Amino acid sequence: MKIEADVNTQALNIAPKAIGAASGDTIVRLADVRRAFGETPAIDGVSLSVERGEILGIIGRSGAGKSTLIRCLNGLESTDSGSIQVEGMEITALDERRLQPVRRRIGMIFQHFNLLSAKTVEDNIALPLKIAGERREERKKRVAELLELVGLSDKAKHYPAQLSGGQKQRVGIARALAAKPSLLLSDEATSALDPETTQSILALLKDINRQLGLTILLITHEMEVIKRVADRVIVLDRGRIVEEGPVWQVFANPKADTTKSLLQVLTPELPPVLSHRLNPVIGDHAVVKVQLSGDAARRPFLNELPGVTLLHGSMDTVQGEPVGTLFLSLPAHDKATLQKAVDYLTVHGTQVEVLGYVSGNA
Ligand SMILES: Nc1ncnc2c1ncn2[C@@H]1O[C@H](COP(=O)(O)OP(=O)(O)OP(=O)(O)O)[C@@H](O)[C@H]1O
Repeated sequence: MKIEADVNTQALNIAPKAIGAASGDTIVRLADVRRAFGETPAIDGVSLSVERGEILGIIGRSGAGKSTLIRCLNGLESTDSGSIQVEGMEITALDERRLQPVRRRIGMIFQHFNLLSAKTVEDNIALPLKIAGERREERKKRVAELLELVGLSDKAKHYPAQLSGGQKQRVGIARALAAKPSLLLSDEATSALDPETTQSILALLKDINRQLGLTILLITHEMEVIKRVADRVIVLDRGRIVEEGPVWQVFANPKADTTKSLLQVLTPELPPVLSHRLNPVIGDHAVVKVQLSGDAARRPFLNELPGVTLLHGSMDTVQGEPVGTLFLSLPAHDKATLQKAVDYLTVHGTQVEVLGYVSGNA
């Protein structure tokens, strides 16, 4: 479902004045944060920043330290050392009372929605406003705006049990935005949803980011989620950052083993029917894996390779940039011609790997 882009950004007034003296446009800054549980370092020297208006994705396998990082960020977990600043305010030394206003600046959405089952949709959304002491009329007005934003105006009087998973998450998003946060933390918010619903929730998050300029920190274990919405990605492994960068660049050229392995589900592989036939000894054809992205993927190149056959592969668009992996067959009886083709591909900015050779037709 496409989310309509007709949000009244003035009325919603997301991200008003900050609580501290934020440095530049950095909403969150972590410097060398450490947190261990016994001998286990859950967070092992993490430094990162979240810039205003961006969608930063943090990805890692189970146990990488994602939940601990989120809990440290909103003060639910203490740190052993390091600094955490939210809108310029150091939060690691704050007591519970002084953490409250900081937490109000951070809206959260969860995998299992965390809605109150005995309250209606509108009462769930109004709850943070009630806690903040907003007047009834103000609450009503804002809840109506938020319901419209998430496309649930007709469900105001429904109870969570009467909603689908995607609708529940929309309520979760509306509630998270109620107190006008400067940062939305999304903790595996689509992990319990089917692929289609996941897409609609991610589209909603992207729309909210674009239209309201809301900063989003998105925790996930799925590269697909990162691909769809994030501007920048940080890969976490055993409490450490092993890779970070603009999403399309990390997709085009992953360096860390963890990133490569997380990307595997999205990367085409040579079908077994072909890989079983590969021989290390030179044969009639070389089977070549070509990874290309950005400008290299925009130029015509197949026509420059005599006798080339496209065997398998796919091209995708990540953040508007072409990124893909192709498997080609190149004539190999003449070693010099093959080398010339490989050199040509390399010079044209693709990553080329000769996987092996086949006899007869590939
Ligand atoms: N309260 C705790 N007591 C002991 N160990 C903990 C505690 N919380 C986390 N850990 C350990 O810290 C490490 C990081 O855990 P964390 O839950 O932050 O990872 P995660 O990336 O969120 O994993 P998942 O995706 O499975 O939720 C793990 O080794 C975990 O066992």
